[in-house]
Amino acid sequence: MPLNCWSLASRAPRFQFLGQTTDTLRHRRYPHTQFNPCYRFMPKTTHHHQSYCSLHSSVSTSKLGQDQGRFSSSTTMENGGHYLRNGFQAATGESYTKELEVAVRAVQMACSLCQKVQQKLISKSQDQVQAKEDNSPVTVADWSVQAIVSWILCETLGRSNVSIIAEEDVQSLSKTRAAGLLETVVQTVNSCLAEAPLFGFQPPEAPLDALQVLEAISRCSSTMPPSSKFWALDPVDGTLGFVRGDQYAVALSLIDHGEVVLGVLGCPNYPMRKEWLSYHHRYHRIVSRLTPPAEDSWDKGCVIYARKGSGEAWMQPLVQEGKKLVWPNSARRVRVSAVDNPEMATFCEPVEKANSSHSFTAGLAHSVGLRKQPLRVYSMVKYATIARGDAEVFMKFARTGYKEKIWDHAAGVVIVQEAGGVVTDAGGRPLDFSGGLYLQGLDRGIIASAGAELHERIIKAVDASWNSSSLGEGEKAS
Ligand SMILES: Nc1ncnc2c1ncn2[C@@H]1O[C@H](COP(=O)(O)O)[C@@H](OP(=O)(O)O)[C@H]1O
Ligand SMILES: [Mg+2]
Repeated sequence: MPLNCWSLASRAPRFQFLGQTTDTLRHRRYPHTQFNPCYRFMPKTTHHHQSYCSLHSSVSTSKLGQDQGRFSSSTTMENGGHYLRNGFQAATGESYTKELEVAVRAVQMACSLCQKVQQKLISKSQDQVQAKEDNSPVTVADWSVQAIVSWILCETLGRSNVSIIAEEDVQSLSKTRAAGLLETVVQTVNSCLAEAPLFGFQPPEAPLDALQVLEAISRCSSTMPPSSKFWALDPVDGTLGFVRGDQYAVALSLIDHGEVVLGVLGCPNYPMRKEWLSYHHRYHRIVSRLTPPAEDSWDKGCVIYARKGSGEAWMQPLVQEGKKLVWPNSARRVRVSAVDNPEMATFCEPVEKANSSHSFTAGLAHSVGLRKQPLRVYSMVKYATIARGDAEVFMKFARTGYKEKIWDHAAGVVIVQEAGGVVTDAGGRPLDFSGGLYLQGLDRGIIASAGAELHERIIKAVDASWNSSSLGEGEKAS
């Protein structure tokens, strides 16, 4: 069981921030800079010091690459001074600094792994695609990413501080008949970990064996009740998009006492031109090949991330093969679109009508005045689309009885919110991540919008049409 951070709190020194104005300026101009001489170590008594606990305790167990001086204990002490300010919003805006950086680096690494596996899947055979019990395809990438992220988080933040809920379990992978598959996963994990220094991590001293890989995967339980602070991981969200060579995402978030405090979304196939989102990915793969990527290329793929309360969402290009991730890796800020005229707005939704009712959203779009064709995109890339300002609305209305899992939304929600957007259920309430595996008390569907006005219109339209539609009665997705 993960160690409860509160118990560490009493042992940890507590720090207070001095010089808020300077910090605000620094943070605006150099948002990724971690060291700030304006911070002083002072006793303080707010409960947000729990973030410090994990920062501090992780230092001793850190296996980050030696070149990552920012993770040394002295700079971590400085980081510890960042988060204590007035109230929750300011506090979260300044804390989880180390967790965020580790998470972004881990997701970059996972994206690199996924790209290689997807390339193989598309160019070779389908034998790396297995059927899960619910028949959704699960691949070597799902298990490998889960193993990698689990291993990295535990090694860098300290195993006792890390609790993870993630999608994949090891049952099918541990079966004797899956020996070949397990071997492939172990190989994939080890060849990815061999590149750990490129991402700022130290590789394991020896390649992981099958048991260690299974252990890393199964450490991420989706059945055990999570601790008060835990990571939610969808190793490959939009598996269908992934196996089809289309959009998918690696989604990692940190949830603390029911609040999503960090969100990181790796979108390896996000195209440089938003119009290409609506084509099958094969099309822009061909085009990308014609224009070879430059250094720090934005041609395709990105990692988007945000920290709750910061009012900022950031995007990095994917690290090019064989290149080193130099933090903050040409990150730039993303903002939601300023378009509030429905006629000019684009809404996106799942590709699969089994996952969201296309007919219901078409009716909503009509009544709200959204005139453009829906942008149908696999996975949480839809949240990235809103955060980047490439679309204005995302709607999902799953069939009655479907329980939305937290890892399918957590990262995207905080990113859209910090990029200036709004995300609620169809009743206008914030999504509730406080209940473990599933979103709690979700009212009908999920709506994310670039602006409050557009959002309000859609919610009104749902209210007006819900009862008169067949959706209120039974099956929603049709
Ligand atoms: N019947 C259903 N209704 C709604 N969502 C579903 C669903 N079955 C699966 N999903 C979720 O929808 C996700 C894919 O989202 P999208 O349809 O937007 O591409 C899946 O993630 P995975 O692919 O990670 O399993 C899965 O969690
Ligand atoms: Mg998913």
